[in-house]
Amino acid sequence: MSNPIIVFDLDGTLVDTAPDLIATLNLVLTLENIPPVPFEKARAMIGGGVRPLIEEALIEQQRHLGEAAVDALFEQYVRHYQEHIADHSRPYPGCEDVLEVLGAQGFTLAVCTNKYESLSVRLLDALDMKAHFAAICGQDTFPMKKPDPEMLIRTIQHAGGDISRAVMVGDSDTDVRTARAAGIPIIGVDFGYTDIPMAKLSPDRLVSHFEQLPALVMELVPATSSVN
Ligand SMILES: O=C(O)COP(=O)(O)O
Ligand SMILES: [Mg+2]
Repeated sequence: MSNPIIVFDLDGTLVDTAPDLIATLNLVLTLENIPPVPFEKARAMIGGGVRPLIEEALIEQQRHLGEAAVDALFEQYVRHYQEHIADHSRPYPGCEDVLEVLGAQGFTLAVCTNKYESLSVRLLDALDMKAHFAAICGQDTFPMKKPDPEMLIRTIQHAGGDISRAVMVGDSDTDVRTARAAGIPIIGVDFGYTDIPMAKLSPDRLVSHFEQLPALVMELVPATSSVN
């Protein structure tokens, strides 16, 4: 039987990436003479990947750009962001220690994010976190992205896990919907990026700090199966 698996969202769950994501957003907007989006507003727009972030920012600033202009912003965004991906982004407190503990307890760990796969790998590599994960899957890894449950199911398969012994950890409505649709329990973190408070999204368990995670994971997906 395969090891139980924990699938993590990335932005707002494992790593506090908002400072670099928003600095890049506001840099590319400013280059187009569009006013920057206030930090707190932009923070709640994170979760769908780069393009939705740019599109939401343009709506917020009431700018209607054609597709080619949005494409150009997108390209500028990715070019700058990949060079500044870990300037200020850091794992949440306790995250690295807990990943170590969970790995030692026999859990397979994976990442299922709406960030692009190459940016996700680059970020986790820059923060020296890549080795924890059996799979790092982004919005372009498969033909579908979250909240399509198939993305989560394929991430689990890719990591060699089993969906009947899996739990997801995420920060947003998208993560809760994805896990529910896949029939997988969801642990919500309350420190990430969401305009709806995580407690209101009724996850199976709610955590405010990584150190609470191992005990709650064990309630949902025990490390060793009692079934022979
Ligand atoms: O980068 C984003 O906007 C989304 O990333 P997440 O799925 O890891 O939250
Ligand atoms: Mg997230």
